[in-house]
Amino acid sequence: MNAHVAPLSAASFEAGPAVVVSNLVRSYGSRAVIEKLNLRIERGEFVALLGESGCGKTTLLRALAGLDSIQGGRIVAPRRPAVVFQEHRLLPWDSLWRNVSLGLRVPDARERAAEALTEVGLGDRLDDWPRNLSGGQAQRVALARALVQQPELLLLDEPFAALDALTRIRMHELVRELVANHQPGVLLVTHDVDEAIALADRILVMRNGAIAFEHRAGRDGSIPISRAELLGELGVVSHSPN
Ligand SMILES: Nc1ncnc2c1ncn2[C@@H]1O[C@H](COP(=O)(O)OP(=O)(O)OP(=O)(O)O)[C@@H](O)[C@H]1O
Repeated sequence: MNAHVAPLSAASFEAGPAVVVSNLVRSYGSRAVIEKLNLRIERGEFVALLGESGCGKTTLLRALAGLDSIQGGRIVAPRRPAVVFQEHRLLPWDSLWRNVSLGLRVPDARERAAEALTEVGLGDRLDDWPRNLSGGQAQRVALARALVQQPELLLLDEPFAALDALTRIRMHELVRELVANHQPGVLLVTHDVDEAIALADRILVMRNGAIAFEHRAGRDGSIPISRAELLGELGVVSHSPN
């Protein structure tokens, strides 16, 4: 357990960093929500960020996405990280392929959108409309829209929180596959400890605007901490043996 995130030296991620954050400070007025936070995510690495409500997870994600200004420190990130939020944010007046290809400046935008929609299992719905989709399907389109840009950094802000348990499990499988294929660095903000354990190469626990704990997967790919221990770090007392 570390009180501070140090730069990675892992040989398993050789493509270079997807994002490097040094001494980040983010304040609202005079109140600092993030203070001197350091973080490095490698391309192909899946990092989950846990922390109690209000500790600054979304604030960090928004800063990495370049959506908000920062008051100190440095973020070295791709110019256009892809972001998927809890709500799908599809444009209701555009077909699915147009939603997916939004912002793509290429002549074969429809083909690229078709490939991305096929990857998420919706290759037969190109000309359909967002209003005809279930919650899970809409989130799959949001993922396709993010990945069509071939991002080096993928930021996921509780993208599965509003889905039912079965759909969430299916989405976990899909996301794992998509990340393996595209190899972006991923930061997943989640409240779901099981989701973090299932998906992440590394779990960070945020507290008071900084990274309080860090857990990295071992050689077998699993995170060497129990659910109960992780809940303990989050300040939740668990009565379950696991
Ligand atoms: N636009 C804003 N203006 C002022 N304060 C804000 C603003 N956005 C967030 N905050 C404050 O910053 C702190 C961190 O908020 P943030 O949304 O990052 O937390 P979080 O960890 O993502 O919470 P949750 O898990 O509940 O989504 C909170 O105290 C919140 O009230």
